[in-house]
Amino acid sequence: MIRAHTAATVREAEEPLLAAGEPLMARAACALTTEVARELRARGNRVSGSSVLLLVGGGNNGGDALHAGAHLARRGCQVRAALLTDRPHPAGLSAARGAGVRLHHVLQAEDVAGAVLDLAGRADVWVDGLLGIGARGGLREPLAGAVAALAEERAAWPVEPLVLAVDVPSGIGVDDGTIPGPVLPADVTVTMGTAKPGLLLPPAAGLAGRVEVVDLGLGLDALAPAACTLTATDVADLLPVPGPEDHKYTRGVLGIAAGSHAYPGAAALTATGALRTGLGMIRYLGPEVPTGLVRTRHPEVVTVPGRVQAWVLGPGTAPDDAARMEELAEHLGEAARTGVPAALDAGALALLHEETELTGPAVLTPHAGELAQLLTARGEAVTREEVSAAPARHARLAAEITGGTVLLKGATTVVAAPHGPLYAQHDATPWLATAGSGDVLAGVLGALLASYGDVIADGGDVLAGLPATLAATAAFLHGRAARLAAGLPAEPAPTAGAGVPITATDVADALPAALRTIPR
Ligand SMILES: NC(=O)C1=CN([C@@H]2O[C@H](COP(=O)(O)OP(=O)(O)OC[C@H]3O[C@@H](n4cnc5c(N)ncnc54)[C@H](O)[C@@H]3O)[C@@H](O)[C@H]2O)[C@H](O)CC1
Ligand SMILES: [K+]
Repeated sequence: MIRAHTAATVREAEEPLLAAGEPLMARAACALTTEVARELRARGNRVSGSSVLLLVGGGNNGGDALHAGAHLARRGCQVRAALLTDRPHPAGLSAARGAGVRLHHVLQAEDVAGAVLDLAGRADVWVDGLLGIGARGGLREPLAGAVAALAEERAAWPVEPLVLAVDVPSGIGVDDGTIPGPVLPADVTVTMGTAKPGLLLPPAAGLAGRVEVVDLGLGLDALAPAACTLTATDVADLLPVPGPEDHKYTRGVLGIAAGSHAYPGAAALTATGALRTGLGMIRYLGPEVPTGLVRTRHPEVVTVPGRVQAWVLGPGTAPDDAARMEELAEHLGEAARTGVPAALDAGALALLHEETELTGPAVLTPHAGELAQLLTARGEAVTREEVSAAPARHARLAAEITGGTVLLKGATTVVAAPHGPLYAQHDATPWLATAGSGDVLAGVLGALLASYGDVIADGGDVLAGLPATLAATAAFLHGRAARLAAGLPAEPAPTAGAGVPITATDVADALPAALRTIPR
């Protein structure tokens, strides 16, 4: 699990160490130096003789950059420092000066951005030490103008420089992953002590490049993270493996109320997603046409009512289908009465547009537009674009308003419960943006909720966070299945090819292959 902590938590953890004289900045600077050298060699460049530009802000982030610049100068790099502050870190400045770093007081230039661009044009490496966890809002001038010019210039260059961000790419929302102003996208972010939520949460996470965490001995492992990302090892611990005493009822029975005359296929895709993930049995309840389709595709699915350990409600249904909405509302009421978890997708989300309080464990699976509709219906008028610009904040808000867990679908899936860590899962591929993939995801989620349904129903507050963990697990499996179906490696890799077009059925059919990549 990749665990991220807020700026305030990091500061609190740093304090006693700094007070005890721990050389945190020295450790940070060494880690930065090592990473720059590693990246230069990986690009076939010699360290000695390479040119490095330090972008230096007025705080300790700039201090890290200046100390690293001094180390690089001593290793033979040509190092220049663009001082975008009139109060550079004193010890860092002295170390840089002593090592022969060329200092440029660019604030004195008439055109600050032009002066920075001129220096940048001569550098193989840009070290972004403008702003770290001391950021207050988006970058202010003149840093904003300089960074916007660098970001634009870099994209236009035939051979892009290596951009290495100190702690975080300057100007991102460190705790919420927003992009409140100009940011210089990084190839590598060397983050101090622990990952920050803004390095996991979209859209800022997309600007961080590869994230390397430097161990500063902050001792945060025992602390619940503010945000996290599940890895294959975490998922392995969550996937149920049946034993000799198990039978279909102990493995979990999932009720699926999905599909309609207008969208019968969603019922089959949801059932396929659940079956390929693994569970005891499915009870499908729906209109005649989708029922016939489900029976044909999956003769093992039962189509009569009975006890279930979880529900999937809504794929392939529309809010204007009043009769279907009535049926979904009854199933939701039954889930609440029995305390079993319910996944609410598509049309079922409209059940929450009223002031209904979810009384049982539920996981909502909206995309940004559906979340904007739900929040607006509940009095928080927002647009799809506003949700996409701050997905974590809006997912958490919807979780607090409805009492449910929100799995917000997108290039990166964000999961938020009313309390507890946020999850950010980057496992998917853009090929997943195809009709029906959400139905398959609902089935994957339903199978996991059914497997743990009795535990969740009996677990009370102790297991209040389990639906969120299972939702993140579902996103992990769904994204990995899509990658394998598209001919991409299970683990996202920058060197991977483009992949090939896939269908929702391909994704569902690739779930067993995705499960086989999990080290169990
Ligand atoms: N504490 C330590 O010894 C270590 C810290 N680490 C590094 O230090 C930074 C955090 O440093 P801090 O001085 O608290 O803040 P910053 O350097 O991030 O920035 C403060 C600096 O920036 C100005 N500023 C704030 N908001 C904005 C804005 N929106 N636009 C422009 N300028 C802004 C503010 O006025 C200050 O001048 C941390 O990230 C680490 O990199 C070490 O790594 C570990 C030891
Ligand atoms: K930075």
